[in-house]
Amino acid sequence: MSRNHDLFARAQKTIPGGVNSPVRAFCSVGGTPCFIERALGPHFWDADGKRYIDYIGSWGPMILGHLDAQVLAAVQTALTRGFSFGTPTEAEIEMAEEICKLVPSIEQVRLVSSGTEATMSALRLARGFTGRHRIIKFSGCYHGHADSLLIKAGSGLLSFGQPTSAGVPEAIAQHTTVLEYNNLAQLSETFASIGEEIAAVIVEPIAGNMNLVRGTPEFLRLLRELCTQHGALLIFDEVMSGFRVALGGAQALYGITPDLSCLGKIIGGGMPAAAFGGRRDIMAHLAPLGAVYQAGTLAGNPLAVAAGLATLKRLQAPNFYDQLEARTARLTAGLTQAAHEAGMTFSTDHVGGMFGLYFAAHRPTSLAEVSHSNLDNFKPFFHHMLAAGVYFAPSAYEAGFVSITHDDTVIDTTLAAARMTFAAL
Ligand SMILES: Cc1ncc(COP(=O)(O)O)c(CN[C@@H](CN)CCC(=O)O)c1O
Repeated sequence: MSRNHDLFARAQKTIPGGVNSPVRAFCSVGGTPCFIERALGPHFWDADGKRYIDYIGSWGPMILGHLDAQVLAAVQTALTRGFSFGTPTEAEIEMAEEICKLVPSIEQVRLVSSGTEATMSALRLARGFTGRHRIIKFSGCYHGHADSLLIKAGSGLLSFGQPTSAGVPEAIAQHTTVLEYNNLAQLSETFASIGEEIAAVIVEPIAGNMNLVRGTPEFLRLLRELCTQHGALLIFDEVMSGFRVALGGAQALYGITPDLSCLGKIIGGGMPAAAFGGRRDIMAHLAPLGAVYQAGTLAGNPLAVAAGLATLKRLQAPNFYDQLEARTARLTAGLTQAAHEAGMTFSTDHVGGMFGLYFAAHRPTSLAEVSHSNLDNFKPFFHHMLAAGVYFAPSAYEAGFVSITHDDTVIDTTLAAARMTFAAL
């Protein structure tokens, strides 16, 4: 029996489902999850010593590939000074200055330890700033697991077919309105009827938790206009798209300025760090300045900040995103060609270093369209590729991620495996 299998059996004795985050359990694709022991560049190795080309990259953070030398050195240096102080540090100022420089809509920023904390805090801030309770989110978007947001959410909830979590009191859920992503008419109607009640709209401008689904420019522009018109705040959840699709995130690509933005994943370089920030007049309502409380023992942790800062510096290298996009384009074009040569109905999309794979003729524009794709093909596709040493996200409702270390050889190895897989499906 494999060590993965033994470890999974052992893990389930003391950890619910054997995992510390549900999507890792392979529930929607079946089989035994891989217990990864080490990683380097575009690869990681499981407990049985099998090497995989990694296309989840820790669900986004590992844009430089695993164990980037400069990020490692930065963390090692920080480590010699201590793990955590619970006091302000100069490095946190440098991190805040870098984020404000790279994302101009962020005039002030607060560091936290996870994307969930970032979005939860941004919502509380929006409610405190506006004095309103209602929030708007979109079906298929996932913003972490704060109660107000676990309603018709994406990512793991979709993988389990439970888009709304148990345990969320109706008293809280009643303040969340869920609309269809990219549905302009529904959005206009909703604002026309309850616009003055809305504290904030939170949206993934490029969604990555129902597979990759782009917000249309018209949708995001209408969101901006309606929020401004009705005094609601526009929150861009760029935990995944931030620094992933472009140096300035999706807001730079679309030229749309949100009132608040949430960041995570890449800004921690693989360590626990996330952030929320935006207009100075809004951030002034945060404790200790204002009445909206938010806090965190390890917020701005020196090791996480060292990893994040070193990562952000590397992303500013000339042509970084051109190179990253070229790698992702080579992958998605090659997968599409391999699928079509095998007579499969298949399409892809990519933005910067994130991509979507769909067993459908065309790219989806909503959760409903993703759900109507041929999800039955995904499971055998996933397992054939896994057996061939290619690790895609274990769910048809997740985006994939390419790092700068996924060079032509790595991509072409992936495509060779894909040709055999599509022929076998
Ligand atoms: C747009 C967006 N916003 C917020 C979050 C929550 O971030 P975390 O609390 O997991 O750090 C996420 C987390 N993404 C998932 C991947 N689909 C994390 C993986 C997991 O849940 O294990 C996100 O994608």
